[in-house]
Amino acid sequence: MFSLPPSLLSTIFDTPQCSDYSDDPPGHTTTSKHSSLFDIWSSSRVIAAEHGDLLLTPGGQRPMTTRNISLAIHVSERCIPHIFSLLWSLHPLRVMLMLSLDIFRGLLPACRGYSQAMIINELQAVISSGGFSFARLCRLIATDVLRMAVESLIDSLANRNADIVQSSARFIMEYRQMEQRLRMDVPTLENPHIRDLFQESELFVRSFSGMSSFGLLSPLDLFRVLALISELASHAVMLWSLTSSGTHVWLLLFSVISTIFPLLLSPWTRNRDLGEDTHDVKEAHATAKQNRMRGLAHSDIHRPEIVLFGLGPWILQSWAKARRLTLGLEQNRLGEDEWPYGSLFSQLNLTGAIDALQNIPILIALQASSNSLGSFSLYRSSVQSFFFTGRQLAQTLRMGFQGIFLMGAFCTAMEVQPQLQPESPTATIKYRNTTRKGMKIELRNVSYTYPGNHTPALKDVSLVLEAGETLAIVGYNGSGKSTLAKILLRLVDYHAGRILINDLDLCHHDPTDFHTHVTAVLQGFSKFDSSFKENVGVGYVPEAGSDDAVEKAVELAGAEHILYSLPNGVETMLDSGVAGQSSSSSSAPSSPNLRGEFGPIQGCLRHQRYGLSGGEWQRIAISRAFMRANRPEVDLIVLDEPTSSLDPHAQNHVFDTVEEISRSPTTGKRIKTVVFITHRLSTARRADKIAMMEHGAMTEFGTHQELLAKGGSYASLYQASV
Ligand SMILES: Nc1ncnc2c1ncn2[C@@H]1O[C@H](COP(=O)(O)OP(=O)(O)OP(=O)(O)O)[C@@H](O)[C@H]1O
Repeated sequence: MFSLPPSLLSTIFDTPQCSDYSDDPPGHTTTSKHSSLFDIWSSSRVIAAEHGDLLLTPGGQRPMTTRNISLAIHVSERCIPHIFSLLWSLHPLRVMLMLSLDIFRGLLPACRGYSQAMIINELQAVISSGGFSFARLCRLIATDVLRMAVESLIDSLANRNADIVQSSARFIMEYRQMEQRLRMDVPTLENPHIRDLFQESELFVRSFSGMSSFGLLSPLDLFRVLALISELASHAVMLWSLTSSGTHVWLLLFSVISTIFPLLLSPWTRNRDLGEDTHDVKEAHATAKQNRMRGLAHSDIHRPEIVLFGLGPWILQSWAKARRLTLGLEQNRLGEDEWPYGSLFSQLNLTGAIDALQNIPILIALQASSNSLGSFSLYRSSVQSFFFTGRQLAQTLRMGFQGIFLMGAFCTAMEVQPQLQPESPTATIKYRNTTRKGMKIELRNVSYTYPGNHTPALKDVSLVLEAGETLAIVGYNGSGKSTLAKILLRLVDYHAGRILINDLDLCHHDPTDFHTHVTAVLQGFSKFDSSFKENVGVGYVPEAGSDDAVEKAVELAGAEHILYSLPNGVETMLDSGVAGQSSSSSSAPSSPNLRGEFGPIQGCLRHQRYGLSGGEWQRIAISRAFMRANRPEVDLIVLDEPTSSLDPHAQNHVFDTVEEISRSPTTGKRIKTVVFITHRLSTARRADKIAMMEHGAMTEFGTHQELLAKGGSYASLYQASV
């Protein structure tokens, strides 16, 4: 089997789950690496090029090469039973009915041709004999009308049934996709291959929305293949019965040759100088560029720079060039030295001309024989329908070929395990804390390098933080402070070393379980385009709907004045200032940071949205963390520069509250461990221990006094800051 290039393999395979874990790809556990669905799907995206292999962008068309056909067969073998058992489990009877009706409907065009031939025969008899049997003609017409009525009844029944099956299938596919996506953790989704996998899987799910006209074919559309096969078979039977006497076999042969003649010419109409591989590589490049440019054009995050540097025309031109190439609109320019007759042939409607030619022998045969006009008409329409259906079948199969890889992506995506999840339930330990004094944290030579980076963000970090202690992490920009916080929060993995939480290995904890025992304010906290209540309440979902709980958290963060200034209190809709963040806001531009401006349309209502300052948003993020900070099960509070945008009064208030929350209201003893990152060293001295970070390494560790006495980096940073 075709294998992935080493660089790609290393990106996928060289990220172990925990320091002592296997080297399976992140988030992807398989028993046999080389035959996994992930490998097959990945191989299908690789296009060999002169200067190294290229990867197709998600949704890119796989060329129909023998290698890809063989990969498609492998994918089908594994996925089709899985997908069909899923669909079958939804509505077994309806799926069965859909299948039967599709096959049955395939037989109808032949019946239609037969019925119409009977009417033509009757008319011919009337014209040639002069005797007019009105009753017989009426009977034939009534039969035809009845046939049409039955056909439309079956059509509407089949469409209704298909709609129900399609909607249920769409729901279950979207549900599975979203469920799996929500299971994924940060390191898994940081892997670009996993992101591409989910994007292709998403395309597969969208194919259930009846997107076949956009080139997305769902397994349900593949039922159409059966309908087309049954239609093809019925036309073949009709033709066989019409030509079985042997008298018209030469006519049939003539029709067959004349119909496939244009197809035989088609290789000449192609660009002969442009090799298939070169074309694929160019198309892959163009598709990637077109997607990149479209992304830029739709991006709200990059909008300021796009405007500032006047990138609009450049984006549009680059997109248009790539798009024209992928749509084949550049073909004429590319094919300047193309074989001239190809374009000549493509100018002629050969099929139409040869169709017309077919009438000549039919007329000759009709004159020379005693056959009826009806049977010739039936024969003629059957030949045309046979090839028309054949072409449709070929087209559907070609679309289905691309669909198979999207289906492969869906099945593979469903198998992805979040990277931080312990490998098996037996290897998972539940979070335990018998002391009720907070979380004890021990790091032993922890190192971590971000995917794609060469320099480690953390190098051999070792420290012990006793339960209930407060740690301040300080240091220069880019020294690894936030990375250390994210590792402690089990948001990113570590490659080497060990972390013990209450003396148990962190990598054996289920992250979901672990996260119920921590709360945090992250450096890049989220601003949601939703109500004030929702923005704060998500900090503790069970109480997210409680105004009291939200107001209490806001009070702890000292953010009451923000709440009081809002016209609709906790129900006021906030504007994150990032247009296009939510689905609703993508429909219309929002008005960032303008109090009282009308924001985007939501549903059919216009909500008045309020923008907030950076410091006000930071207070909301702190309130969110305080929603659960007081909960007895929460043992660790992590604050990554929580007060960077706050004035000194607000900053002191926040740290006083954290101190209050971390102590028992009855005994006053510490019951929660606190880790905070700060650039303001005046606040760092509040901590029991201080960790000084430099270039990913922890160079100093101790109390404020100890580090000052040492006279090292911390001391000089402290002197500089005060
Ligand atoms: N998502 C990421 N992908 C790749 N590299 C990253 C990522 N996040 C951080 N890094 C790199 O890791 C190193 C440490 O970053 P980190 O954010 O931990 O620094 P920091 O000490 O918190 O900096 P600051 O004080 O500016 O917030 C930096 O060199 C940075 O470039």
